[in-house]
Amino acid sequence: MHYKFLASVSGYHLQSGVRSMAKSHTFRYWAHPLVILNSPTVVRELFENRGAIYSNRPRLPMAGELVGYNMSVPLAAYGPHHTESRKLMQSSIGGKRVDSLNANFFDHIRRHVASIVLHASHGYNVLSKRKRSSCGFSEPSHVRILASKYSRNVPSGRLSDTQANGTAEPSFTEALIRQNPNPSKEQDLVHRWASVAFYSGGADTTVSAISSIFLSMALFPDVQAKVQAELDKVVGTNRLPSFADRDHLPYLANVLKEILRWNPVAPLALPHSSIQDDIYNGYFIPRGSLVMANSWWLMHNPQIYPLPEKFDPDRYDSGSEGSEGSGVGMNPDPHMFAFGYGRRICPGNALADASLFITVAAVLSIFQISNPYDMNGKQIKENFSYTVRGY
Ligand code: HEM
Repeated sequence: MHYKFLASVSGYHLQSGVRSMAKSHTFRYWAHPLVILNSPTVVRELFENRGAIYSNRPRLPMAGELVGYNMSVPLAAYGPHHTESRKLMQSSIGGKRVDSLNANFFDHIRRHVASIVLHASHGYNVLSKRKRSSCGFSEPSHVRILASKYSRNVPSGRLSDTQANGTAEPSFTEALIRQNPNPSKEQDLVHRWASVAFYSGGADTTVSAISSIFLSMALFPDVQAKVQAELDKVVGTNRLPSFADRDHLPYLANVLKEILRWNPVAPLALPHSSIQDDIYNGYFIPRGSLVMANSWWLMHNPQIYPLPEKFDPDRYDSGSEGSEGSGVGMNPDPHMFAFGYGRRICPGNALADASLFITVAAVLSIFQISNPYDMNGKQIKENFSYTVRGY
């Protein structure tokens, strides 16, 4: 029996799926063949329908073995440790919503995100415990070191003390200790790494998306004005928006979708790897291949999102006639691509969505974000700026 072999990366054509990668020479002898998926149908068939084969992660010696994150949820090999850690995370944050908005969030996007993530994972309140001026805590490196030290040493350490005192705030880790105060060695490992996953998975990704919000609002003042008009109508001007307003802000929902699509946080998601030889559509995909979904292309393919470079939140209101061969309708909700795929799909997507919603709703209720460049491209201010809106 003859199978087609996949060609080197240089041989593939961005616009179609695996099939178009069959070109000159094979990489049968490569240690880790690289397969890039450019079609929603192929992504679904491999990562969802054949999820038992394509849900492993490749070995990443720097992040995994040297930095020590090989047991963390994003990097863990597909197997019981990974599955148990995800189950724990999902049961805790599947429908979780960020329920408070810290009024100081604009001090620093990183500090804001760290405060959301560390509060949800460990009940740690970043903003109330340190003053920026006194210890420079808002510096990303400080947040990062704290997060890594804190989340790896808890559950067993400090949180148990605060629990014993009755002062621990409710959090993912606090619930784990309460429900299972004497875990086995294996359970303890799962608990620790699931706790770490909040920060390792949630920090930079959410920071990146919030930075894109600032960028897009500064670049597209018409969109900003439309969101603000909707907020003023629904929320009024005497209070901050809350999650109760969310369903009444459809234009803002579209803006958030467009941010995820237009400037994707993870253009190639994270690499999946296969645990056995497979044949797909006549192509032989050897065990151990790195299989990556080209999420950037899936969200910039003009057959799926017409005029893909245009920041156009209204596109999600326009009908959804299936485009030929793409396997999805026109302008589908980009959540289906932005948060990854199949058994490795982002378990923090509900928390991320909630964080983005409350941040952008609050920022735009109070502030006007402006571009440092004028219409002629001349720099008129040092940086993006936000000024309090006049009503
Ligand atoms: C805008 C924000 C976010 C985006 C765009 C995002 C996107 C992604 C993507 C593309 C993946 C890879 C999925 C795959 O391999 O197919 C991923 C994995 C992951 N994300 Fe997120 N994420 C965000 C926020 C978060 C948050 C807030 C958390 C935690 C609370 C989180 C935790 C994780 C974890 C633990 C994984 C690894 C899952 C696994 O390997 O099984 N993410 N995310």
